[in-house]
Amino acid sequence: MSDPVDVDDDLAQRRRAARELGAALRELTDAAVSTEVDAATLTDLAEQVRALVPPLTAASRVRGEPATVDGGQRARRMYNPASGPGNPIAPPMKVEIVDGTAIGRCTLGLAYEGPPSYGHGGISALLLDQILGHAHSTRGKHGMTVKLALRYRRPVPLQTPLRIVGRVERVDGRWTESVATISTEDDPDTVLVEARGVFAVPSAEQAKRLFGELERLVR
Ligand SMILES: CCCCCCCCCCCC(=O)SCCNC(=O)CCNC(=O)[C@H](O)C(C)(C)COP(=O)(O)OP(=O)(O)OC[C@H]1O[C@@H](n2cnc3c(N)ncnc32)[C@H](O)[C@@H]1OP(=O)(O)O
Repeated sequence: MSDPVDVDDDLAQRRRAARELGAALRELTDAAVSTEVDAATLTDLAEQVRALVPPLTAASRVRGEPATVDGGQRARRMYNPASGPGNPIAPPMKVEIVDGTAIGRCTLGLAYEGPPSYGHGGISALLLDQILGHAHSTRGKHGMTVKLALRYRRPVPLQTPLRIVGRVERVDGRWTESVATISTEDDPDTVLVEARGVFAVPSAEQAKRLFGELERLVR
C-alpha cells in the first residue's frame, strides 16, 4: 500500500498536469477562433488534433464516475466549466472568498464572443451562476441554483480583466438568496451585468437520489 505522502504527491502532480493540459487546450482554442490561415492548413491541423484523442481516451471516465484529480483530502472541481483550470472551456475564473464575499477574476477571449468584441450573454450567466454558488457555499454546504435572474446593463468587453462579485443577502434554512455583479477590474463601480439567485442545499434524500455515490462531492 502506498504511503499517504506519495498519494498526495501523485495527486498534486496529476493536478498540475491536468492544469497544464487545460491551459494548452485553451491556447489552442483561442488560436483556432482567431486564426486567418488558409483552408489547407486548417484541414491539416484538424487531422493532427484528432490524433490527440486516442491517447487521452486510453483511460477515461463516464458520467457518474468522479475525476481522480478531484479526490484527496481537499476535494476540487478541476473540470468545472466556469472555474476549473483543467477544463479548456472554462476561462477559467479564479475565485477567492474575502470577508464572506466571493470574488472572481478572469479575462474572456474571442472564444466567448457574442456581439462583435463583447462577451456572449450565456457566458456572463455562467460566471454569475458560479460566483453565486461560491457565495452560497460560504454559508456551509454547497447548493444548486433554483432561480437565476439577470439584468444585462452594458456589454462585457472581451480581452479585458473582469471582476465578478457575489454575496449572500438572505439565508432561510437550506435556501439562500444572493446578488452578484460583473464589472471590469479598471472600473469596478460600473456594473455591466447583475444577477440575483436563489440556491438550495438538496435534502439528504434529494442528494442521494440525484448524485448517488457522488453525493460526498457536493456536501
Ligand atoms: C469550494 C467549491 C465551491 C463550489 C461552488 C459550486 C458552485 C456551482 C454553481 C453552479 C450551480 C449549478 O449550476 S446547479 C445546476 C442547475 N440547477 C439545478 O439543476 C437544480 C434543479 N432543481 C432541483 O433539482 C430542485 O429544485 C432542488 C433539489 C434543488 C430543490 O428541490 P425542492 O426542495 O423540491 O424545491 P423546489 O420544489 O424545487 O422549489 C420549491 C419552491 O419554493 C421556493 N422556496 C422555498 N423555500 C424558499 C426559501 N426559503 N427561500 C426562497 N425560495 C424558496 C423555491 O424557489 C421554489 O419556487 P417556485 O417553484 O414555487 O417558484
